[in-house]
Amino acid sequence: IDRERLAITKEELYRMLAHEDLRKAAVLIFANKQDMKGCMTAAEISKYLTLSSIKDHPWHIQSCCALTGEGLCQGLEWMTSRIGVR
Ligand SMILES: Nc1nc2c(ncn2[C@@H]2O[C@H](COP(=O)(O)OP(=O)(O)OP(=O)(O)O)[C@@H](O)[C@H]2O)c(=O)[nH]1
Repeated sequence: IDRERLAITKEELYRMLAHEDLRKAAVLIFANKQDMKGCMTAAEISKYLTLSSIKDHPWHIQSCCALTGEGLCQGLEWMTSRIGVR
């Protein structure tokens, strides 16, 4: 996530979560480009987006690198593990 765009990302995230149609949605956030020097870690992104304040949706943040595929399976595994939970 671009640092400059993180504020917009945050706004959009909470706008989406407030939408009635997404009442039962689980939220999976990929912290991509973890191979890049100076990238924000998943913990930093999580803190900025105040994910711990999200109580009405299950959420998960997964660090990943789309170029190598690292972390992608773990993220999707979390999502598939949610199926049938609600
Ligand atoms: N180093 C690195 N580059 C990546 C990774 N994921 C995507 N990219 C590169 O980032 C560029 C933008 O990718 P897009 O698929 O256009 O993504 P986007 O969301 O439209 O744009 P960005 O917000 O800039 O990522 C491409 O050149 C990708 O190859 C990653 O995990 N590591």
